[in-house]
Amino acid sequence: MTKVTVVGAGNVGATCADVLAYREIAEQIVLVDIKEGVAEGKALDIWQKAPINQYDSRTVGSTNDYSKTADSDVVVITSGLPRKPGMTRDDLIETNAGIVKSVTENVIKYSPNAIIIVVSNPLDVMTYQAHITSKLPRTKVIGMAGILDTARYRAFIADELNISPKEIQAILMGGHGDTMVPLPRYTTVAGIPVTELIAKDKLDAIIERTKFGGGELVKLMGTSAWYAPGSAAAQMVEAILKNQNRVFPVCIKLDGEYGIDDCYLGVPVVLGKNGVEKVIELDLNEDEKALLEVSRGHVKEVMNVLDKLSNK
Ligand SMILES: NC(=O)c1ccc[n+]([C@@H]2O[C@H](COP(=O)([O-])OP(=O)(O)OC[C@H]3O[C@@H](n4cnc5c(N)ncnc54)[C@H](O)[C@@H]3O)[C@@H](O)[C@H]2O)c1
Ligand SMILES: O=C(O)C[C@H](O)C(=O)O
Repeated sequence: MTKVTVVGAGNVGATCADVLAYREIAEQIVLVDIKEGVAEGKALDIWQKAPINQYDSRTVGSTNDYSKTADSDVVVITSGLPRKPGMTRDDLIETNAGIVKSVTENVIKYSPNAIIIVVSNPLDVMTYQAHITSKLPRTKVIGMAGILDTARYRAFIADELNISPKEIQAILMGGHGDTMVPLPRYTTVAGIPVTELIAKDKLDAIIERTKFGGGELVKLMGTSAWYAPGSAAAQMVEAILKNQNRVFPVCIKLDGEYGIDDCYLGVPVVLGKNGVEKVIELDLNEDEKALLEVSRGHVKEVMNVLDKLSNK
C-alpha cells in the first residue's frame, strides 16, 4: 500500500491531500494538523467526495497523533504560518523553524525511511531545518518551490503567446524568493526556444513577474497561494511513488554541484523512487552563474539566521 502523510491541513496541505486523493496518486493519505478536528474534518470531506469524483484513495485525519502516520512512503510538510501582505517569506523563519523541527522529529519517529518534501517557508531554509533534524540523506529531504515558480513562468508565457500551457517547458534555479533564476535559454515552446517567439523586453517583464509571483497573490488575497503549490507538491509525490524519473527543479542541499557546497538551492533533478536520483548540472553562462551566486548568497544569509536561532 502506498501511504503519504501531509502535515498541515491548511490551504496548501488540504489542497495537496485532495489532489493526491482524486488523482489516486497514493492509496492512503493521512492529514495531520495541530488544530483540534481540522485534519479529521478535511480528510472526511475529501473522502466523502470520492463517490462523486470516483476515486478509491482513502483520506484520514489526525490531530497531532503521529502514530497514524507510521510507515509513510512520503511526508509532505506544509505546517507553518503563511505570510501576509508587506511581509517577506524570510520574516516567517523563527516561527516556522520551530514548527518544522518538531514536525520532522515526530514524522521520523514513525516513518524513519520516508522521503520528506518540505513546503513551509522560507522554503530553502526550512528544507535545511528538516534535513538536519531528520538526519536522512540529502536526496530524501527536498523542497518544493521550483515546480511552482516554473508553473507561474510557464502560465505567463502561455498567456503572452496564446498557446496551451502544456506546450511550455522551462527550468528555473536558485532560492525560492526574489533572487530566483528563470532560465530563458532553457525555456521552450514545443521545442522552439522561447527567445525566438517573445521579444526580450516582454520576456524580461515575464521573468520579473515570475520572481514576485508569490507576492502578487499575497497582495490580492491577503494570504499566500494554495492551488498551484498543493498541486506542485502532489506532482513531486507522484514522481516518487510511481518512480517516474521526471525532471523537475527541486530544492536540495548542494554538495559541490555548480561549484556550490553546503547550500540548499533549487536545481534541476531527476525525481524517482529514491527521491533525488540525480542532480542535473547545466552548463551555465557567466550571466546565469552570476545570478545563481546572488541567490546562493541570499539563501546562505538566511541559513545563518537559522544557525543563530538554533544556538540560542
Ligand atoms: N514552497 C512554496 O512554494 C509554498 C507555496 C505556498 C505556501 N507555502 C508555505 O506553506 C506554509 C503553509 O501555507 P498555508 O497557506 O497552507 O497556511 P495555512 O495557515 O492555511 O495552513 C497551515 C497549517 O499548519 C498548521 N500547523 C501549524 N503548526 C503546526 C504543527 N506544529 N503541527 C501541525 N500543523 C501545524 C496550522 O494549524 C494550519 O492549519 C506557509 O509557510 C507558506 O508560506 C510555501
Ligand atoms: O509567496 C508566498 O509567501 C507563498 C509561496 O512561497 C508562493 O510563492 O506562493
